[in-house]
Amino acid sequence: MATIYFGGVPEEVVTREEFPMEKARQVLKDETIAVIGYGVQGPGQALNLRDNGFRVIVGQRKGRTWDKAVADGWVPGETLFEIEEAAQKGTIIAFLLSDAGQIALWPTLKKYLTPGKALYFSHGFGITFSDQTGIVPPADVDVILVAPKGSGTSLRRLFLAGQGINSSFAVHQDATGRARERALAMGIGIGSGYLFPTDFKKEVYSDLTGERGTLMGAIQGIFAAQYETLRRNGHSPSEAFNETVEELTQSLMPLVAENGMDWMYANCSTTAQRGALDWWKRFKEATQPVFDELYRSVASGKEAARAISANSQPDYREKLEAELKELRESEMWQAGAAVRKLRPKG
Ligand SMILES: NC(=O)c1ccc[n+]([C@@H]2O[C@H](COP(=O)([O-])OP(=O)(O)OC[C@H]3O[C@@H](n4cnc5c(N)ncnc54)[C@H](O)[C@@H]3O)[C@@H](O)[C@H]2O)c1
Ligand SMILES: CC(C)(O)[C@@H](O)C(=O)O
Ligand SMILES: [Mg+2]
Ligand SMILES: [Mg+2]
Repeated sequence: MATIYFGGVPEEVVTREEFPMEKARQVLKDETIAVIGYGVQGPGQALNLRDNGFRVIVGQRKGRTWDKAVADGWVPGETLFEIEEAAQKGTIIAFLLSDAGQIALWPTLKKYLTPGKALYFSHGFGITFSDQTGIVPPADVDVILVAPKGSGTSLRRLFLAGQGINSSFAVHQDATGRARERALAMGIGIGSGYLFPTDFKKEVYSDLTGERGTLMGAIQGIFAAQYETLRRNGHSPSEAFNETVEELTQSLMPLVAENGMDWMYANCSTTAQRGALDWWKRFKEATQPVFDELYRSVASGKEAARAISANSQPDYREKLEAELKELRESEMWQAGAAVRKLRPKG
């Protein structure tokens, strides 16, 4: 572990230098990693592991996603199997079904968790909310987690670009004495940047807060509110969209990613600086109670209950599609589609 200071606070993290790919391969040299589920994280992790030289098989039910796995080069009967067969063959079982799917499949999967195997998650959901999910692994298997802090799509794209996504890691149960090194080897194998320690509960609490908050929920809410204010005051869709979304994603956020918010501020006009420095605290005050309420809702298990009940319904995909359609067809995101087409191509 390397001690790195984050904003003055020391943390023990694991870097690629400390735990190189060669070491990860050595730790997992006798293992077969069965990636169960080929949705978003499944392909990203399975393909990165395969390309990094690990023994990987995919378990997926037949259908559209099975065909996607075949198109990605997984070979039926050799590296692609029905879920139960893959679970039986795997020594590390990467449980990468949707969180609701994990509940449905658990009674089947647990039969294949024989002593010494590792059950691997990319989310603390199933274990932390075990009173709602029923997921309680047997005592003689390792239970480990590596949670990439980004989409499976980005995990793969950044891997192909020679970069990586940071991930958290955790051990819930160490039956073999090897749980930690298995988790770290998986983390390096899937192409993580640096790995920071967490536990299953902290992982799921922070993850659910983040995606409901600044990563997805809050950002869309703030975009929609500003867009509406501009439109109500007579601004065109083009002006409202550029001033709300396009400039942020195309111009300013890349500067924040590169060198931080202060540097982005420093590279705008003094007029913008004055206004932003005055107003950010107002927005913080206005939203702090909402974030606190969100965290309480996560910690009480209410968000998990809602996700489980909504996503376990047989028609959840149709309902989801209707809600996504509403977003897609809103004037703001229709304006966005037009703006994206006009982006200069170089
Ligand atoms: N999506 C991401 O980028 C992301 C990022 C970090 C962590 N995670 C975590 O990784 C895990 C996998 O998430 P995901 O978004 O890749 O999942 P997903 O929603 O894409 O589903 C994965 C697979 O599960 C299958 N599935 C769903 N229900 C099933 C059932 N009842 N029986 C059999 N198969 C079923 C689907 O066909 C799909 O192939 C989750 O724990 C999630 O929280 C996801
Ligand atoms: C990619 C996210 C939002 O970080 C992940 O947590 C998810 O659930 O898909
Ligand atoms: Mg999440
Ligand atoms: Mg996340």
